[in-house]
Amino acid sequence: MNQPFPSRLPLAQAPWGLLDGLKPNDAFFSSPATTLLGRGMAHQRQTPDARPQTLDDTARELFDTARRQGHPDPVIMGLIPFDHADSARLFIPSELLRAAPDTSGQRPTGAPLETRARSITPEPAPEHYCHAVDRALTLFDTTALNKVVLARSLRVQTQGPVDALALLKRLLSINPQGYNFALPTGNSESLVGASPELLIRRVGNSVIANPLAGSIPRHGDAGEDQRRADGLRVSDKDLREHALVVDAIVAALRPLCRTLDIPEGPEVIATDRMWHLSTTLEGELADPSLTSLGVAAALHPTPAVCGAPWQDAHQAIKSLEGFERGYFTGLVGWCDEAGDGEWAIAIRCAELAPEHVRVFAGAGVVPGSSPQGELEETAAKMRTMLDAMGLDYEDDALPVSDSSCGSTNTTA
Ligand SMILES: C=C(O[C@@H]1C=C(C(=O)O)C=C[C@H]1O)C(=O)O
Repeated sequence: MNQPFPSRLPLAQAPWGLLDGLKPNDAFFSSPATTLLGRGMAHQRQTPDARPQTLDDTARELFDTARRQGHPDPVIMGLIPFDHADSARLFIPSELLRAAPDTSGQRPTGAPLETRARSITPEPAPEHYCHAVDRALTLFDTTALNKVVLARSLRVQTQGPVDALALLKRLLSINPQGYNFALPTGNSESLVGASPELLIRRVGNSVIANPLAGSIPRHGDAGEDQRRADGLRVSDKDLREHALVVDAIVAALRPLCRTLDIPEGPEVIATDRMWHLSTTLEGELADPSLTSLGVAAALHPTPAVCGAPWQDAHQAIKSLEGFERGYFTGLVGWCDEAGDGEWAIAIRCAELAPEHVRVFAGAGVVPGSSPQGELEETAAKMRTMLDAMGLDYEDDALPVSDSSCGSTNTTA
């Protein structure tokens, strides 16, 4: 699963050793297989939309331009939005440093941050989120919809900017096995996160996808924590939710692959705050010229972040969610000229701006979901970023009179 990439670039000694050189406009991406620090931007493109053809054309044009201008080993890094109609940001760093996976078992030390918040505003309000889940539940009876992922966010007005470097170090120390990233999004803003989910890794002909879906928050008491993991493993609702995602990814990958290994059932994996059902799919590409970006674009967005069927879910998100996701639930990653690369799902992340940060989380709604359950799940998912920033905030325990949470379905 964590097969390292063949090294074409200078290797630093430890993955997090690269972090010390991080500057405001640099791009950082680390996975269990590689760590990249892109310094400066030699070439960048803000695409008109994020359709597969647009991404492919832009990548080709970027590589051509970089080569023509004498770049010795161009690698694209970038951010792809959730919505195909929105703009992606692809760039080739002037200089790229790469570190091999850490084999020492050591963790980087990341001191706790003490972010000071002037205000924390949920967008949408928790009770509106619960109403949206209620309304999604009614759509299962009246439309073709089988699953929809509904998200919410917290807008935190901060006293001064959050230090992206300190935050990344903290995330790496909490989440050394995940996909940690900090990528500039323009206007002195960045997207920083610690995603547990790999959409696709391509190394030569081999591709690996690791969808997650079906989740439960972890618990401070070890016995209860284990009971939750054991419950998730056999939860009919979560297994159905997971199967929908695996089936969609298999359907999209099969035509692209010569072989595809599909495990019989999911495993349970842990992050700092969540248990997730997880499946690792491994295949061999039929067409070796298909790049990691091309495969990612063919799969995105999966029902892990959108729903099923795709069109009904997309429409439900647009009408129920009430905010623009931007890069949240999009993709972050990289692709080199040989087509190798990795694209992780942009979740467990925050937008960092000079005076505010915005934290996001979503949860899959399927028949059998409850508004309160999804509210708690999204609150627990947001804790990864809130904890890392040192922000104390809970909004998952609403007084019953203030919310639709805990109530049965209302009409749409
Ligand atoms: C949308 C998020 O997570 C996604 C939804 C999951 C679920 O509903 O079980 C699990 C992992 C992710 O695919 C998020 O973390 O914000």
